[in-house]
Amino acid sequence: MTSTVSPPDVLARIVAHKQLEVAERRALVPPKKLEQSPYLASPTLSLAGYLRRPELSGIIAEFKRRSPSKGWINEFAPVERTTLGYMQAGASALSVLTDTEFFGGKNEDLTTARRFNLCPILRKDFVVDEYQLLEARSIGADAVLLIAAVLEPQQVRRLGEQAKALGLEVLLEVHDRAELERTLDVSLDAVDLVGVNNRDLRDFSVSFDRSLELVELLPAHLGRVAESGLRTAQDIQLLRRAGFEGFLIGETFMRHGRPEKACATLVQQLRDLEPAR
Ligand SMILES: O=C(O)c1ccccc1NCC(=O)[C@H](O)[C@H](O)COP(=O)(O)O
Repeated sequence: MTSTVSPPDVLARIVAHKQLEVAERRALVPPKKLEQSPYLASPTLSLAGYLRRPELSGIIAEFKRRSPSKGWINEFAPVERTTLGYMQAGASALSVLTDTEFFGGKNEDLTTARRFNLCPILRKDFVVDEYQLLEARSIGADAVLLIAAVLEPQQVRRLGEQAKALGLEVLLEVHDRAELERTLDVSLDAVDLVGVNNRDLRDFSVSFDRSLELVELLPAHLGRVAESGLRTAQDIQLLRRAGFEGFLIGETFMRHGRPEKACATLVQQLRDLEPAR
């Protein structure tokens, strides 16, 4: 059973559910068990590093079955064909939504993507507890998302340091200047990339102005990612010219019956638009 929620309380609902879920999972699969995963012994790949590779598109292609704002987007796309196709199309990295209740994903989706792809994989979920970091590492993730809107700056710092100690990179997601400044003030060393979410998770409105206004404020040594609402090669060109290196795209691909073909089309349009890259 999955939930659809109205914008004003979506984040609060997701976080409340996530805290219960984490408590249940910890009881079911204790950290000692997660530590036995073979992935803990394998090195991780750098998402920030892959986004800076000039021969790649900068696209982080997302596997996203449903969302609170759109409901079901693509219930039946197979993980292996879709993610392998994304990478063959020229994506730089993958993002896999593992939340079940609100996004219809699962941990096994990420592990399946891991088995089929040698590229950085972002575990897209709502981290509220350190258990989820070990869990992310144990299922084969290379990077995790920390959302400033749901975490205190000190929590971002603590979780970020713990993630890095596990070998995971940290993508900090912000929506506005206040979130960016108060969080980076205390957690600059605990973060590898900053993502500006063009979708305001409080009302679901999407505007590239959020990315364009904040890009100047993002520290140059951190990876810079524009998230949500990207549809065209022109969108990517605009955001790349503004200073972004990474472009997180979910719905535009997943809306298609064959998401990997939509990704290939967009990458080709981007190559036509930016032949000198
Ligand atoms: O997508 C949503 O409706 C959503 C609602 C509440 C919290 C998070 C949500 N999405 C997660 C994401 O950040 C996006 O999946 C990601 O940025 C890709 O966005 P898009 O290309 O617009 O699918």
